[in-house]
Amino acid sequence: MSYTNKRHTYYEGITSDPSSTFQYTQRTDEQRRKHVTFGPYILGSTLGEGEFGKVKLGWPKNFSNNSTSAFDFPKQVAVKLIKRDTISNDYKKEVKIYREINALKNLSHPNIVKLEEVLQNSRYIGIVLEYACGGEFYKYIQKKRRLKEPNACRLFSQLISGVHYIHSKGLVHRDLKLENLLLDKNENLVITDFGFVNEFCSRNELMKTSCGSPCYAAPELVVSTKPYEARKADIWSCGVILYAMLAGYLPWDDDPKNPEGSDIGRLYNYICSTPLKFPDYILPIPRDLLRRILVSDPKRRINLKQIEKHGWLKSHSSFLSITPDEWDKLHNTHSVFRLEKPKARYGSRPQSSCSTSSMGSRSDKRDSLIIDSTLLTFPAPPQESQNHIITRPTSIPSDQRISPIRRSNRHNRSNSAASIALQAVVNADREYVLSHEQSLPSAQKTRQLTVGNISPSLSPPSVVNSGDVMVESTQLKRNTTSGNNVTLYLEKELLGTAQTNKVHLNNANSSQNDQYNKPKTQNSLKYTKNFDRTSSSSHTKPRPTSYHPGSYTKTSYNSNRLSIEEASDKTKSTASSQTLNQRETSPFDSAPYLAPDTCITSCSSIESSPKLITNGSFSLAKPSVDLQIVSGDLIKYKGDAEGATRTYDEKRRKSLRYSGIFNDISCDTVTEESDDLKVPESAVAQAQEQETLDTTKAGNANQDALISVKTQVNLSLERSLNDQVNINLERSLNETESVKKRFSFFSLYSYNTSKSSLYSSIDSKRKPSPPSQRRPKKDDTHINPRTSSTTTSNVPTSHKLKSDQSLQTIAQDERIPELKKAVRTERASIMVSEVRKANTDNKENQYPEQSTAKRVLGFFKRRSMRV
Ligand SMILES: Nc1ncnc2c1ncn2[C@@H]1O[C@H](COP(=O)(O)OP(=O)(O)OP(=O)(O)O)[C@@H](O)[C@H]1O
Repeated sequence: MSYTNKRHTYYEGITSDPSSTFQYTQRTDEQRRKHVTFGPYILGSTLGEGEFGKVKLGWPKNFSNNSTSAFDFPKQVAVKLIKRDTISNDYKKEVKIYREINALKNLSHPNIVKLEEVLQNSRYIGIVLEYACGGEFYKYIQKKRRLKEPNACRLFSQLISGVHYIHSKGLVHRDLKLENLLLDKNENLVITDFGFVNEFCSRNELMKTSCGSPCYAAPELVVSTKPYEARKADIWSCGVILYAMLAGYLPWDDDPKNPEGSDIGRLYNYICSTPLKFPDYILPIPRDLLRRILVSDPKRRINLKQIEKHGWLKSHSSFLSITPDEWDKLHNTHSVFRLEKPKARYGSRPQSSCSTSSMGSRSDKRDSLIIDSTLLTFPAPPQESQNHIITRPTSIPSDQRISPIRRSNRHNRSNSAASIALQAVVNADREYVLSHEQSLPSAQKTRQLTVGNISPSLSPPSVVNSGDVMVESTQLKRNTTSGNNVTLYLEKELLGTAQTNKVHLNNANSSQNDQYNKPKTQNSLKYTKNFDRTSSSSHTKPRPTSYHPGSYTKTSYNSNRLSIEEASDKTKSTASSQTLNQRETSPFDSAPYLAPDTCITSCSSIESSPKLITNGSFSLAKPSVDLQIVSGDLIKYKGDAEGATRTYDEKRRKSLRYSGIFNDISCDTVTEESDDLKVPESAVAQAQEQETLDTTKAGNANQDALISVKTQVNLSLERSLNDQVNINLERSLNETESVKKRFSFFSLYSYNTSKSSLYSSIDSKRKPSPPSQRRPKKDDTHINPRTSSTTTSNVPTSHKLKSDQSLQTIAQDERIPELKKAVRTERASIMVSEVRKANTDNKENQYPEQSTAKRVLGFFKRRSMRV
């Protein structure tokens, strides 16, 4: 049923046409009304843009209704939307599309993009492909500047395996280049874009149409009008790709006279007269392989079997030894490993169909070729080599791809203590989530994801841009066909133009091979027409066709130039080129040059696609309350939490910290001093008695006696201070134990939401003591640290009583008022110094470590000690 509203105006002018087939999946659901759909798929963000239009992320719209488990994710696809209008008048484009569809239909290899189905309506053809979430391969190299040898070796093995498989099916790709390689979630290579694919037959495998991109095109395609050996052309392209992987830039890309490569004739001259050069960091064995691949004469060029046996790929020989037949068998037996079938989810979706005869014809679109969407997720290949990780999913379906960007943000596990501690946090959180999940009703479980298994979500696109594609979905019939009833278009139609599109070198001297020596022609630039895929103005997506090392800058455009090490290469290359043999120095060991694109538009990343809302998932974001603050509060109001280490020194340190905190606060806050600091009265009485005796014995004190008394006062003051603080500390530690039990592991992450978290306990302790517990002001003796004069006191009661008693006794002797004053001053100075010392220690000890990892470690340490 059609649904019209204002939104239709966003999509290319389709408005109130009641026959509009633009549909929404569930009109009752307000959110889902915003979905743009194409057949059984909801369309999300734009993944990229190609010659024919946009490629959109998609997922089945009926997924949420049928999902039954927490690990049931929507299968994401890439929907290549091709406007019928754009191809109806362009026969070549039409041919390309059907080549691609028919080729993909017959290919099932883990390193070749999988065709899910083809859908069409009156306006669009949608090629539904497996979603390669790892992004474009050239960006991957760009990010890494160049690949390390083991990684390059692994990926090149996958490329060779995929190309071998294509060739084994009697097809050639003819447009192998970095831009047509994608990555899956495990950073495995995925060959895509089969628009130039063609058949070859064993008796005459020569082809006559030059296609592909100049930088990757084999010399025989560029400089010769003769039919070429198509498979060898693919091998050449693989060599250029390997060079780019290892070097970080394309070969023959450093002509100083033609840095931009805008002069094609000059460029070809340069390429043909310049031998292949290598940067230092490419080691001899891969160099050897490259020298065998990038041979201008296709007859002398190494073939795929020889490549597979080359020493550099030895570590991947087991993977490379899987024959195409074995891949097919794996595919055929795949039903054994089948994941939940989309059929069940799609329910009553429109059936897929694709018409060859009705391309551009809206009336006749059903009586046509049907590309049935029965291809299944490909199984994992045999795990001979650990490096070929094309794993069958365990908990998450393989089609739920996670960007390598995200992967790069993953915590890098190491054996460091901090790593272990942080990992423990993650693990504990995961346990928590799992246990929490178990307690949830099953309905809630279905959408709950565990930490670390987060996947893009079903949530609708938040914003639908006006530039997005308007998609109609029609009721399409599903007809299954078994045969390949699409005729692959022959090369005839293209042959005529191809003949004129060959590039003829204008420098005969540069060539050492007569076969390829061509006279200079007036129309040498015509070759660009031949590569209209890359140069066509209709092709809106810029391509990184040049990675000239010298032009690498930090700008977005130049960031496509991968290399940074060419300076030394240039100087060294001259010498190294002298040593190349005749074959290597052949002018045809070169690839033509295409002017670099002026900008690179990055396609929409998965981050910008609809996000999964992980219901009940646990956030590992930094807690809103800092650990330092938490521990500081604990110390301040409830004693030190580090009570497990109860050595005397530790207690003393803590006692100093304790007193220091009081000192940090203004002197008035002494009124908040807890009763913990009160000294038992018996102790006070004893102290008083002792003081009285001492002072009585002193009689009419002389100066010596007074000094003696003063010393005693000081000593007793210090001793009682320490003892009392220790007693109080012990008591507060015991109390803290109970508080600490609430200091849950997870409370670190739930402060914002949990009322029962640490805040509540702390806040209750922050409240000032009730007035009944407050000491009368008249008993308070304040210390003014600046003047050391005794005004009020934050000294424990026992000290005050003792010292006051002594002083009173001494003060009775009117003959020594100055001594009395001296004693008081001394006492104050002792206290001040004590407090200052404690304050200093406290500052040092309270927040000794600043980094999050260290704080987490500290937390665990304390926790384990308590346990
Ligand atoms: N299966 C896929 N998974 C993820 N992204 C894809 C997929 N297919 C295509 N894309 C993205 O869409 C972009 C354009 O796709 P594609 O190259 O197939 O279109 P095209 O019309 O054939 O373009 P061209 O022929 O000029 O290369 C790709 O560069 C890539 O970023």
